[in-house]
Amino acid sequence: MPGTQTRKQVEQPRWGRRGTAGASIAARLVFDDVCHAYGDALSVDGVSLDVRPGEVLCLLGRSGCGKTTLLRVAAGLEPVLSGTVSMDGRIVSAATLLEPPERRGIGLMFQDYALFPHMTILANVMFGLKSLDRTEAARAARAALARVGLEAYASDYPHALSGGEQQRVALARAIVPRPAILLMDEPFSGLDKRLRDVVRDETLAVLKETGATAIVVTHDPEEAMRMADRIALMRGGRLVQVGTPADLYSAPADLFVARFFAEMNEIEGDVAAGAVATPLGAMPAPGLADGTAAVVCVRLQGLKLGAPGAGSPGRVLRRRFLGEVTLFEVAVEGLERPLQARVRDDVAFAAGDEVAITVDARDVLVFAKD
Ligand SMILES: Nc1ncnc2c1ncn2[C@@H]1O[C@H](COP(=O)(O)OP(=O)(O)OP(=O)(O)O)[C@@H](O)[C@H]1O
Repeated sequence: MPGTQTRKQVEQPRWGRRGTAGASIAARLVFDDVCHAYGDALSVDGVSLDVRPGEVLCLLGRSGCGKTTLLRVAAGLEPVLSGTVSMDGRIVSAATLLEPPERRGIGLMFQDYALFPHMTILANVMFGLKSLDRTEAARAARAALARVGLEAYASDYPHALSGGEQQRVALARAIVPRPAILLMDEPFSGLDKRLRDVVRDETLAVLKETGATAIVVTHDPEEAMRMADRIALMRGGRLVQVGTPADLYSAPADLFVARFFAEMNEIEGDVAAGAVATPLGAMPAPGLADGTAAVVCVRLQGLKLGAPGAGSPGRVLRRRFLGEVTLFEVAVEGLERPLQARVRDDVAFAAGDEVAITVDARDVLVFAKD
């Protein structure tokens, strides 16, 4: 019954017209050998990173690796222990310097929206515009609300809006002062998957329209790949690799990075004559000296199954239909664990069938063992 639906159940209002978000003048943000500690424990350990004007950089990593802390350092919410942070060449953080957040020209957006519950949506968006007169501030705030499609809710209070809508208000509030740099901490993690995809895509469009430099913290590699011009992957307070999504996926710096971006079959062996001998054939190990203990990684989609004969022999243990692909588990003599293969084509093999396995060389990566 439409009349009894709450605001949360009805369809989300459409986003505003693309190209109507106000433009910012983007800044360059440079971290130079930044360290930060909570008490004695280093949480950011020697991070150097040059975020270019107008780029969307995703800070990616597991829980506790220091992403939020690095973002808070950029915002001026945490001091550095050593090293510097600079914006367009101006040092804003150093061991003896901490320029406050409100003087940095940044916009902030957090996972929990952080809207003021006792203020209307319009007042929330106007909050960061204290330097403008009220008429100007209201006009700018309404324009930002229109861009996120929520102008009609200007007089409502945050509790009347769904999570996705509140996040849109938070975006409007973050962009309305036209910040040179936008810092976003897990901005979509409170949203369910379907909604998250839409809000993420629209947010990225808004970011690109404003032209602001953006750092987006996420623990989700797929989200980082969808949004980022470049990804900075962190582990234990350090940067592990910085590059485009294609760089990190195709040429991961080490086993940790490779595992982060794709599920892998891993086969251990020693390098001999420039290759690792495996039951699937010899895998070239460029850059690794003979005698190195190595791990051959084969992405799950890199294994093809065919009729016995042309390829390495195996026996299907299990098949699971996953929709777009079917996941096979295949036992191969000489391997302790069965191989996993994600197969797109509708292959007719069933548990117990003998198959031949071939490997797509583009899905093979060889690393020194950790
Ligand atoms: N206020 C604090 N006091 C003490 N230690 C803290 C504090 N905040 C974070 N830490 C610790 O610092 C390290 C880095 O935390 P941080 O929140 O930056 O990581 P993160 O990668 O953002 O993790 P998450 O995704 O879980 O937020 C962790 O070991 C964490 O336990």
